[in-house]
Amino acid sequence: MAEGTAHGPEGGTDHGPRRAPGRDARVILGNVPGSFARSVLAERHPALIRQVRGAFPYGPRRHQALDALLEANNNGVIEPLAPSEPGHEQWSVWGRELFGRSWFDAPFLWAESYFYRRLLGAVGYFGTGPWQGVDPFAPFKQAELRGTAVDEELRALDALADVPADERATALLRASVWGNRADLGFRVTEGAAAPGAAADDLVADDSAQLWRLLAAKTGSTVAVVADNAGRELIPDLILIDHLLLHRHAERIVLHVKPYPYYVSDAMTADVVECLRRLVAAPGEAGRAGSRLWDAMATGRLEVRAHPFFCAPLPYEEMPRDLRAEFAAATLTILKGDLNYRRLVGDRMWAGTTSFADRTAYFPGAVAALRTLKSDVMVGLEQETLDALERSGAAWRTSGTHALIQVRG
Ligand SMILES: O=P(O)(O)OC[C@@]1(O)O[C@H](CO)[C@@H](O)[C@@H]1O
Repeated sequence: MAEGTAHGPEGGTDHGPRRAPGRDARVILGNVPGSFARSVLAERHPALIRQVRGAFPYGPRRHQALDALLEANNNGVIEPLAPSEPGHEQWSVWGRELFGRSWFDAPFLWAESYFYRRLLGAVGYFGTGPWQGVDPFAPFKQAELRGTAVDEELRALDALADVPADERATALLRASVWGNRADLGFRVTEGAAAPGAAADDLVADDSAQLWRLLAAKTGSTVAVVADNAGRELIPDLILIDHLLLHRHAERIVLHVKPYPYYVSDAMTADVVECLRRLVAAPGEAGRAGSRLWDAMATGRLEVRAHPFFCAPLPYEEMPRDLRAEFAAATLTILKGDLNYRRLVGDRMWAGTTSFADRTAYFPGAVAALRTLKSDVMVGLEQETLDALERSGAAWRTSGTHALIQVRG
């Protein structure tokens, strides 16, 4: 399937021009029949409401609020937050042109972000009652972190102990990339490729440039913008330990979400859970956990939770303080699909659009580590794109492919 034709590689119906070059590429909306974005709003969000409802013994008020959110999501229009709700003013600005429209007609990125904000409101996360601060996704995160798959992944680190440093570095970087496939939101609805079902394929691999940027420099700070907790954050932390241990960075700032988001996104509490899991593990994993614990104490590893990470905005609109932080970093590593969408813009870009051009606004060197779980794609070689399109597979959205893209 050639770029820009009406029928998508995932067998979608007539979408109009799917991808266009330059800044005019179409913003992804949820209203295109057969599109991935539409399936998230129409299937994944209702399934998520069902799962959260089933995971807690909520009382009638919470059930009513969840019913109302489900009805609004399926058939209603986007309503502003009540004036008493935290974030009311901010969301009034962000949603100014969208209130009164169907959720499906809003930009996909905006609609998803607002859905999570509304879900947290429905379960009383921001209220003053007993459910205040209770992460509605915690049961799923905990089940994953306690699972035997994590034990196996941690044990596998022992086998890396004696391999040459550069091989170990490659393996740890890859583990962090593929860790992004373990995304609980991605597995809410049936049909999503289960972790482990991937054709271990990197569609772009700028890892040599990444290691060059990370070549030992005194006093360097690396920013890591985390994505999911649990099975993604564990390999991210192991990679962070490697970077600190081998002085690829003097200091690392790990950016997490300030509140629960996109089902399994990491918050400070999730970092703590992962560190506890590591420290309690035998062998290499335990040693890495202890070093990371110490690094937190000495300030070599620092966790931040800036509100911008839960904003429905692209990184191009990041606030000045965050811009200054990223500008001061040797490299900013952005994990995951959502960060990628926010980095390059949530649009139907032509797949060969230059990654360097799309990220030229970013205040410093930037690397994206992501498995492909949405339609957004830039920076591919024409040959690679052609081969992927010819495959007829749902390569853009199924998590079977991944990338390491870097702009120095
Ligand atoms: O950022 P992550 O965790 O890699 O991916 C999040 C994600 O799977 O969730 C959305 C669907 O809910 C997708 O658009 C997006 O790709």
